[in-house]
Amino acid sequence: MAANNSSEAPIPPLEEAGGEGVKHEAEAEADGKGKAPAQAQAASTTTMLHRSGSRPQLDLSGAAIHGTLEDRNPTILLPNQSDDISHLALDIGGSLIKLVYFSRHADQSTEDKRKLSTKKRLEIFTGARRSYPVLGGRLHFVKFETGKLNECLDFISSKQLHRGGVDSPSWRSGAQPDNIVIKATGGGAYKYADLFKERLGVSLEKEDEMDCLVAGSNFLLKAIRHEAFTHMDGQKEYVQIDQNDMFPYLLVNVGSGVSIIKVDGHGKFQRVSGTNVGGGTYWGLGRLMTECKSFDELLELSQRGDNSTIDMLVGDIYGGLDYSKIGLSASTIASSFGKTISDNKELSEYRPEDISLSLLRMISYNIGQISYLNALRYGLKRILFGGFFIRGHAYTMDTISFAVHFWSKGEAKAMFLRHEGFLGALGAFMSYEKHGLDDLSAHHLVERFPMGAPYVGGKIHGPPLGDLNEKISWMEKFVQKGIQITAPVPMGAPATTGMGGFERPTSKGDILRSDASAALNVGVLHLVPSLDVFPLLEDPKTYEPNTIDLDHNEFKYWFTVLSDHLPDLVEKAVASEGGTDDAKRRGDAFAHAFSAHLFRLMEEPAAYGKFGLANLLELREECLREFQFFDAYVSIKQRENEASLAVLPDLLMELDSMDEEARLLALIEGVLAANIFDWGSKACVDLYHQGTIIEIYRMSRKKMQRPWRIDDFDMFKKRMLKKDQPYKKALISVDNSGADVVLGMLPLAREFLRHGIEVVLVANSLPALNDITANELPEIVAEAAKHCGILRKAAEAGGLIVDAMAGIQDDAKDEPVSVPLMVVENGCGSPCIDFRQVSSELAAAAKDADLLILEGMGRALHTNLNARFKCDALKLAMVKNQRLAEKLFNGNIYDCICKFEPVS
Ligand SMILES: Nc1ncnc2c1ncn2[C@@H]1O[C@H](COP(=O)(O)OP(=O)(O)O)[C@@H](O)[C@H]1O
Ligand SMILES: CC(C)(COP(=O)(O)O)[C@@H](O)C(=O)NCCC(=O)O
Ligand SMILES: [Mn+2]
Repeated sequence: MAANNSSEAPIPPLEEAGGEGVKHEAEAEADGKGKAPAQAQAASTTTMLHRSGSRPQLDLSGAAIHGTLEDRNPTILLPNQSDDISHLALDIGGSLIKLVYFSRHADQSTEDKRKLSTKKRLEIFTGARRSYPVLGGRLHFVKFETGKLNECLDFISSKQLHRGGVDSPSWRSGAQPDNIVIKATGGGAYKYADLFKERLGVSLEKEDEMDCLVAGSNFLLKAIRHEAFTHMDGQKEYVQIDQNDMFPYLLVNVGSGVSIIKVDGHGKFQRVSGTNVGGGTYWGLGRLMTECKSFDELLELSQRGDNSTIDMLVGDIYGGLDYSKIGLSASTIASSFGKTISDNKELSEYRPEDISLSLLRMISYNIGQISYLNALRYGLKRILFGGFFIRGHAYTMDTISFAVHFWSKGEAKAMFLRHEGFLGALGAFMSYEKHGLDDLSAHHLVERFPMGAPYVGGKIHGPPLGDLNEKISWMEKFVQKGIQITAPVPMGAPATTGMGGFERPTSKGDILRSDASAALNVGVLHLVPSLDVFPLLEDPKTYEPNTIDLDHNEFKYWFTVLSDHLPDLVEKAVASEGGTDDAKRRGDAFAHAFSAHLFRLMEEPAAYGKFGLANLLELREECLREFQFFDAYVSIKQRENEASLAVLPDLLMELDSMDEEARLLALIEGVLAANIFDWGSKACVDLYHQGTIIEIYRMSRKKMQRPWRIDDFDMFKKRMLKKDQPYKKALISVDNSGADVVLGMLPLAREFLRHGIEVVLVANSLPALNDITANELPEIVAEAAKHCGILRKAAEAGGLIVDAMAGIQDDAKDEPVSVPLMVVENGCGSPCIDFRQVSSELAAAAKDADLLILEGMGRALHTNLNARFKCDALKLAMVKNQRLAEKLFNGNIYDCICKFEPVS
C-alpha cells in the first residue's frame, strides 16, 4: 500500500478508510438475534414510489438575471426558490455515508442586448429556466466512513450545506432558519437523527432506502449517457441503455449487505431477495484475518495475492486434472478456503495477500451467482450492480461478470454503474419536490472532472479543497516534491479469466487507485436545463460526434500533442491575466492539473466515461476556467480582429467586382484560406512567426488550388444558385477569430444575405483557443457593417445592431428591408461541437433552417465529419495537421475540405 504520508497531508484525508475505530453498527442492528438477516428478507409486494414533499425545493422557474443588462457576471435569481432550501441529501449506510449536494452557480453568462433580441425573435420563452444558457447548478458526490460521522458533520457545516450552501442568502445574512429538514435514507437516518439535530440543528426526513436505490438508479440510466458499463476480462465497455427499453432489470446493490431488487418501472419495483454476505463481510472478515487498517488496503493486498494457497481447486481434488465432463478446469475453485483444512497451518502462516484474494473471490463470485439465480427466477437478462463494495475494482467486477456469464451460459449480462454507491443518496435527493431533476434528460447534464482534491501515488491527501487558493497551494506542494499527481480513478486490469473455468488472474494491477468519490472518478454533474438536442440531427440515437475513436493509441498521440502545447498555452493564459504573480501561480497549477488528467487518461482512456477527442479538448478549456483563466487568447483575438477588419473593405470591393459564380468560388476559397488561423495547431503557430496576418492570409489564398482534397464545390454552387429553389435560412457555424471570421465567414454570410437568405451565425458560448465567441461577434459585425450596407441592414433587421449609424455612407439606402442576420451561441466552450447538447437558442434557430455550414477542423473534421443532418450540410475546413490529413483523407497538411451533403 502506498503510504499515506502525513507530512504531505497535515489535514486528515477525507477517505482514509478503516482504522481501529471503524464500526459497523447498522449492520449489527440489522442482524439482531433470532431474526433472519435483514438483507435476506424479501418484500412480497410491489412498491410504488411515494415522494414525500413537505417543503419547497430548488425551484428554477422564473429565474431571472439580477442586475443591469450591461453587467458582465450578473447574479441569477431564482425567485421561486425559498431561502431555506436544502441542497443536500444523505444516505447513511452501515459502512459509508454518501452525500449528494447541489451547488448553485452562476457561470459566465451575460444577458446582453443581442441575447434578448434573439430570444424575442426566436420566441424563446423568456423568464423560464430554459432561457438561460448556463443556469448554474451542480451535483456533487462525496462519501465518508460511517465510523467517522464527525468528519461528515464538519464537512456539511464548513460548507453550510444544510443551510443551502455558503452562497445562500440565509447564510450570508447569518439567519438561522429554525426548521431545516434534510432528506436522508439508510439506517443511519434513524440512528443518527438526534446527532444531526444536536450538531447541525437539522431534522432528517427519512426516505425509504429501496425507493431511493431504485429512483437513483433509474435517474442515472435515464440521464447520464455513459453510466452503465460491462466489465469482462479487464475490458470496460459502456452500454447505452435505450430509455424506452430500460425495464425490467435486476438491481443488485452491494453495500455492507446485498439487496436484490427487480425493477419494472419508475417507482415500480420489488425487493426479491438479498444476501447477508456482502461488502461488510469482505471488509469485516478481511480486517480480522489480515489486520488491514482500511478497506482499500485490503483490496490492494488482494492484487498481489495467490488464492491457490488457500482455496481448494478442482485440480487439487482431481490430481491436477480438469473435471472436463462438467466443464470445470483444474484451476476452478472447488471450495473457497478449502485448502486450509488439511494444511495444518496457523492463520499467521498464510500471506494476507492470499487471504484477501480468496475472500474477494468467494464473496464476489457468490454475489454474482445469487444474482444470476434471481435473474433466472424472473426471466431477466440485465443485472445492474451498484454499491460501494464494487468500488470500480476491475477484479471484483470481472469476478461478478464471470459468475453471471458462466452460470447463465452467456444469456444474462452483468453491468456496473459509474455512480455505484451513490444510488441511495441520489434517490433521496430526487425525493425533494421541485428540484427539477425529473425533467432532466441526458442532454441537460454535463459531467466535469475538476481537481477536487490532490492525489499522490493514487491516494487522496487532504479533504476536498475549499477554494482556488487551497487548490493552488496543494498543486504547488506536490510540484515542489516532484511527485506525479494523478487523478484517481479505478484502474483497469488485464484479462482475469481463462477458458472453461475460473482461472487465477494473470495480473490484478499494481496500484489500486484511490476512488476519491469526492472528486475525479465520479465527476461533478452540471445541470444545464437550457441545453437541447440539435433538432436537425438526422438520428440523435446513432449520432456520434467524434470522427476518430480515442482509443489507447490515438490517446497516446494526443497526449504528446497536448503536453507539448502546454507551456505555450500557459504562457498565453498567464499573459491574458496581466502576467501577475497570482496569474503565474494559477498557470503552474493549471498545467499540473491538466497533466494529471492526461496521465490518468493515458492509463485508462475510459476512466471518465466514454471519452472522445471533443471531451478531451473541452477538458483542457474547462481546466483553464477552473483556474480562472477565462480567455487565454484574448489579446491575440483582438489584434487579429483589428488587422482583418482593416482590410475587409478592400476585400469586399474586390468580391463585388466579380460575377456571381466567380464570387461564390472566391468566397469559399476565402473561407478555406482563412481557416489557417488556428492557434491550436502547432504547424500554424510556427507559420505565424513568418509573416503578418495579412501576408499569411494572402499566401494561403494563393495556394488554394482545386480540386481540393474533398471538393464538392460544383455541386454546392449548383444547388446554391438554383433560382427556383433558393435556400431560406442558413445556420453558419463559425470558428476562429481574426481573418477566419472577418475575411472568410462574414463575406460568405453577406453573400447569403444578398441572395435573400436569412443568416444565423453560430458561435461558441465560451472561449476555446482563439475561437470567436457569440459575445464578441456582434461587435465585429457592427464594425464590418460600417463599410457594408448589406451587413448593416441585415444586422439591424436581426436586432444585432441598432440604427445608430445615421450619416454613415449607405450603399443600400434604397434596398428593400433586409432578411435578418443574427448571432446565436452554441452552448459550447470547446473547439468541437457535440450536437446532442446545444443551447436552446441554437435549437430554436435551427427549426426552419435548410442549410447548415460547419467550419473548421474541430467542428467539421474532428467532430461531425460523418454526422448526418435533416437539412443540407456544407463542411468546410483546412486540415492543419499532417497526421489527421493522412488518417482521414489520405492527404497532406493544408489540404482543404469542401464537403457538401444535400438531403435529397
Ligand atoms: N473506504 C471504504 N471504507 C469502508 N468500506 C468501503 C470503502 N470503500 C468501499 N467499501 C465497501 O463498500 C461497502 C459499503 O458499501 P455502501 O454501498 O456504502 O453500503 P452501506 O450503505 O451499507 O454503507 C463496505 O462494506 C465495503 O465493502
Ligand atoms: C484544436 C483544433 C481542433 C482547432 O482547429 P479549428 O477548429 O480551429 O480548425 C486544432 O487546432 C487541432 O487539432 N490542434 C491540435 C493538433 C496540432 O497541433 O496540429
Ligand atoms: Mn478554432
